[in-house]
Amino acid sequence: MLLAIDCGNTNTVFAIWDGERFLCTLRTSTHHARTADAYFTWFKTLITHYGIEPDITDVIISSTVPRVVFNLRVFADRFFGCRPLVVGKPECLLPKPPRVDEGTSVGPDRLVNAAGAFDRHGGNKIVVDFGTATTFDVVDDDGAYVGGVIAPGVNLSLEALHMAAAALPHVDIAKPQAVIGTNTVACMQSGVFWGYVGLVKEICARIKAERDRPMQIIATGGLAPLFQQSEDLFDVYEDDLTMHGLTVIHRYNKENT
Ligand SMILES: Nc1ncnc2c1ncn2[C@@H]1O[C@H](COP(=O)(O)OP(=O)(O)O)[C@@H](O)[C@H]1O
Ligand SMILES: CC(C)(COP(=O)(O)O)[C@@H](O)C(=O)NCCC(=O)O
Ligand SMILES: [K+]
Repeated sequence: MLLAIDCGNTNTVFAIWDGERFLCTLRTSTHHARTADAYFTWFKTLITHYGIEPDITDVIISSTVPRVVFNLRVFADRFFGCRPLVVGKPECLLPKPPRVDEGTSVGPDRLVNAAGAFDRHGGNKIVVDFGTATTFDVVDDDGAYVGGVIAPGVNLSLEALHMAAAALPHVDIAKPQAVIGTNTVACMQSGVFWGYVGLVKEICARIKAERDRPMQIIATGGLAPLFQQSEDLFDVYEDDLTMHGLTVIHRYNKENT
């Protein structure tokens, strides 16, 4: 069985794949100082709680935080006796290499999203991933990642207002009732929510114009449903797209090494 680990700048998600379906998905906050033993204690407690006794033979990791990979490698080695595949490292093959500027390193989560989207839906896709940052990943007709857009994340934008302006409180994102806010919180939510609706529409329209072809838009990440329910921004929403991409890359490596 495969343990797929998607480590973002805010949260790290573990999912166990039995070859046909995910048996469970576990989420913890990302901390580079968390040790292999701490990961295992947490992992073991939760799988016991869910009554799962997985036989983990393989581990694949995508991490946007390079420092956490060391402890995750030790975790895989010590508790499952395996050397993990780490997306972005030379020994981890990709179904299609990215076509980007020489010497640039693409976020592994974006390569994984491209692989997952192409496997499920084919080429000419835009993946919008609502994480710490909001990324737009452009997938060519052959499945290659060909670039995209990085915008500040929804919560990061709200947090930036709070951090920089003395009178602005910490606010959680929500869809405001109206565009014109009549209190500070409503004004902030409106700026970020409707600003984001505009950002997503404009960036997707410009990507399509630049590519000069129709492209499906696939959304993923925790905050995607908030936007999906109110505006017709995306064609598809899939919360497990990154995890699916990890299984695709793992399978590709099994078949080609
Ligand atoms: N279901 C959700 N509802 C509200 N906020 C969420 C949800 N899921 C994630 N978030 C928030 O969205 C931001 C990005 O989280 P996440 O998608 O886990 O990012 P990353 O992949 O970069 O670690 C964080 O601020 C997190 O607290
Ligand atoms: C853009 C990101 C910070 C998004 O990370 P996340 O929000 O998922 O934590 C990450 O993909 C990254 O560090 N990228 C490297 C630069 C690039 O993709 O071009
Ligand atoms: K992201």
